[in-house]
Amino acid sequence: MKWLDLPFAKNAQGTVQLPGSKSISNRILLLAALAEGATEIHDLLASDDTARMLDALTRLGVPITHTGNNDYTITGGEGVFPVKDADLFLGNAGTAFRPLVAVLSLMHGHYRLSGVPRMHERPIADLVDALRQLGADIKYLSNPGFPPVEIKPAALRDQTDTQTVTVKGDVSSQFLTGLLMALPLSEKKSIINVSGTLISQPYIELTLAQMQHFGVQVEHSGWQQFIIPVQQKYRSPGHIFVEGDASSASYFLAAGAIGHGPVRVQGVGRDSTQGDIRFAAALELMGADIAMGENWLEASNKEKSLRAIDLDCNHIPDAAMTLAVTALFAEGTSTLRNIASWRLKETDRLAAMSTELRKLGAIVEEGADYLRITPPVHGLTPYAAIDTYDDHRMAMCFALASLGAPVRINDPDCVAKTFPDYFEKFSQIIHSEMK
Ligand SMILES: O=C(O)C1=C[C@@H](OP(=O)(O)O)[C@@H](O)[C@H](O)C1
Ligand SMILES: C=C(OP(=O)(O)O)C(=O)O
Repeated sequence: MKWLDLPFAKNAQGTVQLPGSKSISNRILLLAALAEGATEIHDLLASDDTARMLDALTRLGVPITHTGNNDYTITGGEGVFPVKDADLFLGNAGTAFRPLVAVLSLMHGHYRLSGVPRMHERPIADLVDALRQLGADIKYLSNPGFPPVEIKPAALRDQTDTQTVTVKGDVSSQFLTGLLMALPLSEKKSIINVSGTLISQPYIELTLAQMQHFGVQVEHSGWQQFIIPVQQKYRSPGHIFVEGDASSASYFLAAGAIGHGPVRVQGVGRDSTQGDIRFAAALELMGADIAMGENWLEASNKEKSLRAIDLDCNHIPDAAMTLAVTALFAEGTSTLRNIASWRLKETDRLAAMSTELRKLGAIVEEGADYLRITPPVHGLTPYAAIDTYDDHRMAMCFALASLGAPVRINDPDCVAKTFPDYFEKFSQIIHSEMK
């Protein structure tokens, strides 16, 4: 196994250009492929998750031209993919797997979708149940409720001129995202009812914002019902730029807060539609100084230490992992609540986080849907070897421990899922002498 030893770092300071947002990149790729007209996409994230989406769309016959570094032109098929029979491998990319299942169920084709073993443990039943209400023909190829799946051409139920579907919202918001992106393809009026409390709500706002860029409006008041008015089609906006990734920003902002800073991230700013920019507000609650501009965020901290927090993190499930490691540098016990969905992601993140934080000397209480973290009294345990469970965020957030003690990160290459050059960028802002 490979590992990376990070030496003890006294402070963090500098500026980082962020990679493109994973959530925006994969939404835009799919919408551009379904739209009328060609879309020039700039600053797309280059990572495993987007490579899986690009590969799937290519196999589906979508014309994609790589025009420059992170720039692509996609010629949309006006709601149709040319290839009607395909095997698609989607790695561990939830933002590719879930929306593609929804879209392909309405494509009158024959498709088989699979992923890495962990993807086959991540649930998809709520989405399949919703699509079956519309008449979709989807079969589980291994364990019921989980990928891999096979989609066959189906005579979709003709529910007059309005189709109504109910989807559960309390396991993953990506099921609702998939339905929202797929249903305009029918050109009927669609009503989506959400049962259970919708989690990870800002990702739905992000979906609606991207759909709007492609000309489709969704009506909703509150988060329990969404109405897609009749006869809307995706139309290319011409050019589109991908913002920097707000979840990736969290590691650098936390470094600025722990290691005094200032650390600035460029590529995402105060008006972003990405929910994870609210990580900055959480850092502020911990005592960090936050500054923001149109296209940048900055964190610094003149105080010696941070304050503990008690926060409902349902709106920032990914960046909340960064808070868990930041809590090691706070005075007192921090509680991160309402994060049950952590158990269903790249690994069981509640279990993994508890185990690895304990290696650094923290006292951790792992609840069904919360984590309570008390940092060690006399500093972090040096030379801990942190396991990363093939979870990019485990590797990225535990790099912050090097601001308290030397630390080893096992299997650091797992960051390729969303941020392949993370450790190069991290080393640029970390300094062993006070600056
Ligand atoms: O729609 C999206 O882009 C995402 C939604 C979230 O998942 P859940 O809705 O499963 O919490 C998030 O954790 C994931 O990284 C990206
Ligand atoms: C949960 C995540 O990924 P996915 O899009 O595969 O759900 C994540 O990036 O933290």
